[in-house]
Amino acid sequence: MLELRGITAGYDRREPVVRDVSLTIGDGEAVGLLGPSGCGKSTLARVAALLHRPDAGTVVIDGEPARGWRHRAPREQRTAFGVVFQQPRQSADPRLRLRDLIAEPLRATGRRAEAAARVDGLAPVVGLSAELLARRPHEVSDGQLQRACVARALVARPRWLICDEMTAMLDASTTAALVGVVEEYRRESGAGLLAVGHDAVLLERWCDRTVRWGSP
Ligand SMILES: Nc1ncnc2c1ncn2[C@@H]1O[C@H](COP(=O)(O)OP(=O)(O)OP(=O)(O)O)[C@@H](O)[C@H]1O
Repeated sequence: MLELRGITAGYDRREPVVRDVSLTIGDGEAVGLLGPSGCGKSTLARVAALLHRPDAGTVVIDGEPARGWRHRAPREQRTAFGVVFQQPRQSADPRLRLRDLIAEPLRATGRRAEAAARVDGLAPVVGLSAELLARRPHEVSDGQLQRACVARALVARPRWLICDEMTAMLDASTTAALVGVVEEYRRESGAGLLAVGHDAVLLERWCDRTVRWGSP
C-alpha cells in the first residue's frame, strides 16, 4: 500500500500549493488524480515518488515511512518507484543515447550488469527499434522520447508507478500504446499506479478509481 498522509507541500512554506492531502493506493490498484491546471497535482505526484520533500505529512511505502527525499532516499525506497513526467525533454539527459537513458536507473543503483538484456527486452515492448535506441534525445520525436521514458520507468521493475500527465503531448495512437505498456507491466508485476491528468475520459477508462481535486 502507498499512503500519503496529511501532505502539505509547495515551494514556499508560507503558501503551500498542497494542503493536508491524504490519498491511499492499494496494492496493484490504479488511482487517477484529476484536477484543474495549477491545483498541485504534479507537486503531490513528486512527493509520492519521493522527489519533493513535503513541509508536513508522511509518505508510507508498504508500511515503511519514507526515510529521505531525492538522492537522500534509501535505495530500496527510491527504486520502489518508476516515474514518467509530462515533458520527456525536461527529464532526459540530452547527452545520453536512448539505450543509456533507459538503463539509467539500473546504472544508478549498481545493477549495470542487467542493463543490456533488460533494455533489449523492453525496447520492442515500448516500440523502439535498435536504430532509435542508438539516437540521442534531439534526434527523436517527443513521442519516441516518451516511449524511452516509459521504458526507463519500468527498467528497475518498480512496485509503484507515478505517471504525471504521461500522455499530455502524445497523439491518440501513442497514448493508447503507452497506456497499454503500463497496464501490461502492472498485470504481470502487480504494481500500483498513480496517474495524474486532466483528461477525465482517459483516466476513468485507465484507472480503478479517480479522485477529483477542487479548484486551485
Ligand atoms: N518549481 C516551482 N517553484 C515554484 N512554484 C512552483 C514550482 N512548480 C510548481 N509551482 C507552482 O505550484 C502550483 C502547483 O503546480 P503543479 O505543477 O503541482 O500543479 P498541477 O495541478 O500539476 O498543474 P498542471 O495540471 O498545469 O500540470 C502552481 O501555482 C505552480 O505555479
